[in-house]
Amino acid sequence: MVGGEMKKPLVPPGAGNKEVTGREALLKLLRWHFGYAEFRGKQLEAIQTVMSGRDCFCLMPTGGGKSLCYQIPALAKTGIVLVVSPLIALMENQVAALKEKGIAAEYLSSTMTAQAKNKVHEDLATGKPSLRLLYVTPELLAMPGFLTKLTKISDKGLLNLIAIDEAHCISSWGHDFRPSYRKLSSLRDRLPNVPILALTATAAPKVQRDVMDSLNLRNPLVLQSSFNRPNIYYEVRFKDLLEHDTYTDLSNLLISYGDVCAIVYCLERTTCEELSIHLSKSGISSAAYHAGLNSKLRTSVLDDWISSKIQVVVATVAFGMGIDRKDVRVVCHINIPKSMEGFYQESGRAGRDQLPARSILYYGTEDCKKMKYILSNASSKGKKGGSSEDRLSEKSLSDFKLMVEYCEASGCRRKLILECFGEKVSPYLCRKSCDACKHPDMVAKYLGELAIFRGNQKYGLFSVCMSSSTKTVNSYSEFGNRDDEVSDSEDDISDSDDGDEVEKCLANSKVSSIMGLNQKLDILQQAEEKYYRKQDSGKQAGKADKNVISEALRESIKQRLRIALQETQLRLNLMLDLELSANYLENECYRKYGKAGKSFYYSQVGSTVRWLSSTEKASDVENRLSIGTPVNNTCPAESLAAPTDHKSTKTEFQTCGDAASPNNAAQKLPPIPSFSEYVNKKMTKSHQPRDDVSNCEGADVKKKARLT
Ligand SMILES: Nc1ncnc2c1ncn2[C@@H]1O[C@H](COP(=O)(O)OP(=O)(O)OP(=O)(O)O)[C@@H](O)[C@H]1O
Ligand SMILES: [Mg+2]
Repeated sequence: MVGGEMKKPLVPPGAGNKEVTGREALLKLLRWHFGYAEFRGKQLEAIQTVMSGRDCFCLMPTGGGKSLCYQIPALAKTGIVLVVSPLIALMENQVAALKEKGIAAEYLSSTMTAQAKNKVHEDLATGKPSLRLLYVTPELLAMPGFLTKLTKISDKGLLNLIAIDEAHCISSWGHDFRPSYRKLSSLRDRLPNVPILALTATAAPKVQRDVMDSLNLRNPLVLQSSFNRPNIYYEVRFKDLLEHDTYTDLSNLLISYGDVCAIVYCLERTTCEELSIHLSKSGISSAAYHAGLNSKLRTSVLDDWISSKIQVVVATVAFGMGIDRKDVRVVCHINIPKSMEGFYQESGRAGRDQLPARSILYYGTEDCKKMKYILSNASSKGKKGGSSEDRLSEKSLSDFKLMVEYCEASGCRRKLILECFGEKVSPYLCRKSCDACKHPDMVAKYLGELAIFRGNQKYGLFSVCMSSSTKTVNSYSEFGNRDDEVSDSEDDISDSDDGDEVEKCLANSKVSSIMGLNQKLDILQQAEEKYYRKQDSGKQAGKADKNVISEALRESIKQRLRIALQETQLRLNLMLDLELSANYLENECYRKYGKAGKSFYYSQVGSTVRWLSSTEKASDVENRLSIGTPVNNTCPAESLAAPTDHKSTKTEFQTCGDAASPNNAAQKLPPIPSFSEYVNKKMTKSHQPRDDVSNCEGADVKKKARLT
């Protein structure tokens, strides 16, 4: 038996071991295994729908009880339920809880020992598994061998259901897009007879449609509960008008609530650190949590918080899905979030026990400008419109505008949230459970003061956000729409890597035109040094190299290049085979830097994207790609998978235009500008030469100097 020791029989006494679909029998299972008296909301409907073989799309608020919608079917019928989940931490928690209840559940992930994995695979290979619930990552599902196993089980009629948890991750319109979820689109074709249950707490109609289309759901029953969270009180505090600074205001507030459990969300990692220190000094037990901490530290913060050793976690959005502490009384946003969807999810982590809880958002003019700046620059130039990146950028800005409206509205905040998700709201719904309904005069007074404050500063309401900030944006923020954030393995995909993140920021954003050159170079330098520190410490600890480039990462990069090529195609009026061209360019990067590791590979991808976005002649692009696209339509680099001559050991962050293959050199390829060349070109244009980065050799020497 794979699923751990059984504490009680799988079926309640008298139920027999046959399929149960009637209300009473299902209720018996609920009481027997979970100890709950009744089904909540639309749980029963969802369960009966999927058990009848029909697809179902289940939209329930955070903490609404979505998990039971696939856990009960797993207990009601012989065979297994496959659950796709985006985070290993999430799978671990659920499997541990199920095992404790004596339910045969397992997960498969890279964090398990080979022995534990084999045990699960052996069980599956029997074609008649003893498991009831198997949790997997989307990456694993995409592997042909695994799908073959599932097909065998399905052919025997023993794969009862595929549940896609956090299904919004499949949509690039959503706030939490995970490229790896895209791979789930093929499930329907591969396992046509298995019903699919998609579950999410994301309420945006556009995302919902995208989820259903992407998963090829067949005539699904759409079950949507109200997204109202009646036990959460919503409040906005205006940073510009506070008597004290924000940190002091927050610590006073938390102290006034007593020793409560709280999450404080910040945009930047440095803010997490600073604020956590401030709170600790004020006598509030707290710790910072963000993707810049190593996973051991993050796990220990999470454990301490779950076990109430600390009360407050000060975190970036890396503290996300799967955080299952029910008695969170306060969720505070110290900076304005980038979208209502994100805000709803994050604030929704309060009061999962249905008891009164609070959402507090600190709203400030500077934050607003900064977020607007980040969002405007996180995508392409957006001048021409039409490309998918432009559309994403426009969407980000309109999503953010809703968030600003939430902060600057004088009407009910609850109503505004729910209307954003397309719900019709009665004026009596709130019952004074937001500051605007409870203290309308005070909120109106603050808004008046805010207008005066901005008037003094020559700002208008909202338009303040539309004026551009000249401030440098700290690239260590995790405001993340993760379409740029490549999930590179089946590991916890909230993990990210400082060096990588910096490069991604530089490669993907157009911050370059505004951010100071020195600052950019400093960031590159930091990333490079961090890379070497990591290499060293990795070697010392004898650990596996986390810098390895996985297939999943390569796929994400191809996607990234496809988008860039599409934009180039539009801009230069070209006809390209996007798929083939992206494959070729990716292969070129991989061939060159595959062995050197992720950091250099990212850097090369960044150079390629920059080249694509700055190349002015269509013939340059055509030349480059026609050289790379042989007549037989296979990508030449595929036959050159492993580089033998590794110039990449030069280890600079840029390529020196000596790129690709001897072939390329012979045919005088237009060179890909290195980062320094790119910077240099800009500088020449603005008549500000800089000696130290003016050529590759210079950068190389600089690097060597740093390493000695
Ligand atoms: N019928 C029920 N009666 C009482 N409690 C329930 C019932 N169904 C679920 N719960 C409890 O509600 C809590 C939230 O459930 P669950 O984690 O499944 O929510 P969720 O909808 O998946 O939320 P999220 O979107 O945050 O993942 C859990 O503690 C769960 O045990
Ligand atoms: Mg859930």
